Amino acid sequence: MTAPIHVGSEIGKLKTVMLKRPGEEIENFTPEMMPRLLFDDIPFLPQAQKEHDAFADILRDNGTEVLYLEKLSAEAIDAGNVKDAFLEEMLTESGYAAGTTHDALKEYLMSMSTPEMVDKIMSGIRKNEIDFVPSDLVSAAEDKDYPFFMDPMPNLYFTRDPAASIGDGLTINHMTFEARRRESLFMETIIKYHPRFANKGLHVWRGRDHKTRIEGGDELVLSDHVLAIGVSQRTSADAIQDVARSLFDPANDSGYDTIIAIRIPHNHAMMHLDTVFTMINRDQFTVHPGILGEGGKIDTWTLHPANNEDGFSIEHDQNLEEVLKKALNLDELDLIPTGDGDPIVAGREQWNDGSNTLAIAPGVVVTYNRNYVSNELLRKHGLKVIDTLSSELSRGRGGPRCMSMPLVREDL
Ligand SMILES: NC(=O)NCCC[C@H](N)C(=O)O
Repeated sequence: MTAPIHVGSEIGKLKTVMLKRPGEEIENFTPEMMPRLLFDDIPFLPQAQKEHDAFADILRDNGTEVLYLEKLSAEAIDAGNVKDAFLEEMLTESGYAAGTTHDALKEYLMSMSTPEMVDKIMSGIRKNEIDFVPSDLVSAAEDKDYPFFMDPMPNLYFTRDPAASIGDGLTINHMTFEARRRESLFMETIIKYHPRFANKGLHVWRGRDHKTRIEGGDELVLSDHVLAIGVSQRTSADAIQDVARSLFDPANDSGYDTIIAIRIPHNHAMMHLDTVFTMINRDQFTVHPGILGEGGKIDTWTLHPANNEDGFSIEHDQNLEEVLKKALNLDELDLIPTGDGDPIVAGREQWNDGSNTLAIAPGVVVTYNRNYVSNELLRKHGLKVIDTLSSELSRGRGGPRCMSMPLVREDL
């Protein structure tokens, strides 16, 4: 029987994937809250849901089983009988470890069915929906005019980031910004208690209790023994070293012996490696030209297991193409530039996730339809491109790879 998580590449036929259908959380906020919630606009929910359903249909039509984070979370909480414990942790991480507000929120949420409770936590809790006026100093002196007890989690539909499947296991991530930190508690709960995942021998290569930062958009599974991880706005080199120690530990038997750390610009438009670089076929990648310096240079560091104090050796390089060829044992490589090399188009289409492709089989990718220049170029390079609707979904600043967490891929 295949393990419930089995991902040995970025491109093997996608058998099972986890999505989150956008809910109220993607519009339950004001423009003032956008920077903190990591959105640059507020999507129109009914249209975003239509687009997301169309994306899920594409995956199903191509033979992928689609699971939903919100459903798995509620099922896991019930299966583990951990509604109380889950809620305590969620309230603590939302700033209410104890006290009268904690008690009021707990009573409100516990009165709901588990799916309703999960949905409500994801959507956010406004102050005016509970018959309770807090009397503590923080509420009176600091938070009086703030409309929420618990913030919405609009980034949940980017299921790629809070956790990442690698081999027969995953990392459950300590995320960079407060706005996303609580998200990975759902995945941790699913892995611990959902009958599909619990007690199935899955490896948690690195759990969410770590303090160094890593997000799934930076974690690319290039093969069954090679990873690429971005050193980015969201993932620190420290965390990459942690992952290396865990994966290279012979006792863990991960199969991974190579991690290529790639340093990319640290900004919101290019927050993760997968916003500028994705693998789409055995020897083909998309790359945003904006990350490459003069002569196509970019800093990479390749880590291998070693018998030294750190547990790994490090080799610095600046030629991504050569580094990839060596690690993947390839003679030739096709690095396809976002926007066909036109600086205006490349900038625009990268902003709209033109480099953020989801491979559903070798040479078959799902992309946003708005990135028509990059899509055409991919077709010219022999790829099968299935483009999906993107007017509203793209407003959250993530594309098809960001919106999907592969759980099972066929081996190549
Ligand atoms: N892997 C990805 O690049 N995910 C996109 C995440 C977008 C989200 N608004 C964020 O800033 O975290």
